[in-house]
Amino acid sequence: MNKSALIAQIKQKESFLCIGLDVDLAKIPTHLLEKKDPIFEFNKQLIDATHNLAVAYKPNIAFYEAYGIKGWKSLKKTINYLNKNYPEIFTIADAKRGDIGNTSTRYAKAFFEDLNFDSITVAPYMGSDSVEPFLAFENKTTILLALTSNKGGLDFQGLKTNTGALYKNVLKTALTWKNAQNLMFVVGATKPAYFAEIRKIVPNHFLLVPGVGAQGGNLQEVCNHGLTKDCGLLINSSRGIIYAGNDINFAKAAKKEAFRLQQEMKIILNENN
Ligand SMILES: O=C(O)c1cc(=O)[nH]c(=O)n1[C@@H]1O[C@H](COP(=O)(O)O)[C@@H](O)[C@H]1O
Repeated sequence: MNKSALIAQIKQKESFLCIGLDVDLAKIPTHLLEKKDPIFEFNKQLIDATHNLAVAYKPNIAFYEAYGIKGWKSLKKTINYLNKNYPEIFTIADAKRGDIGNTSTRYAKAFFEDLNFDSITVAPYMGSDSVEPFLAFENKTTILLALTSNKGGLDFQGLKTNTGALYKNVLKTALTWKNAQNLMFVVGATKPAYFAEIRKIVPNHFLLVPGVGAQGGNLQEVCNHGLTKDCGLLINSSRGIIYAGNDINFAKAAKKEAFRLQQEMKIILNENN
């Protein structure tokens, strides 16, 4: 999916919500455990209930890998279900990959070709030749970690260098890489004070912003300095939405929480116009 299709979807749905599908069998409603594929059943009901309110879904791959082959099958069924039934949705494989070029190409093939995700999260630590193999894929997006939401995110990302904090160097350097137009960046919602500075470096790129909901990030604070004329933000909430309810009506509870966020987003988008 290209950027203009994503922007059109944001306008149409008046939403820039991304729902994280971080499925933990210990947390899903117990009645689903009797199903043949509880993870897929959980995702399918969530997606059917919320697809009008969200523009993106982000399965975090760790939650599937943790269940071995069964988990990978549930992941494949989930992405196939999204692509077949809701092709307008932007899909993110939250895999945080990145390795020597030869290996990165195989990661890119796995997530862009075999699984057919629109995008993947990638770590910048190994530099240009570890990220450019992802960027080489046409119509696919590489979402580079810049300033992450966790407390330890600043351990390295905040290190001061002669040319500014390390995360700023990541942003500036990534813009010089081949096919940099295919980049988005991860910036945590828990660090709203950094958005103004970040927008000086990347005024137009989309930012994937996790950390609203369970991690306590605030939507309005992120938007104050994060929004661009095209919106430029995808705000992710995982646990805050998918575990909003824990019984037979879990999908309704998830929809209610997604709706609450979408309504806030609608007001923000209208004010931004
Ligand atoms: O790349 C990510 O999505 C990510 C980056 C980051 O800085 N912080 C962060 O929480 N995430 C992911 O975003 C999701 C947040 O989940 P919740 O805290 O449950 O909303 C998890 O899948 C995290 O792995």
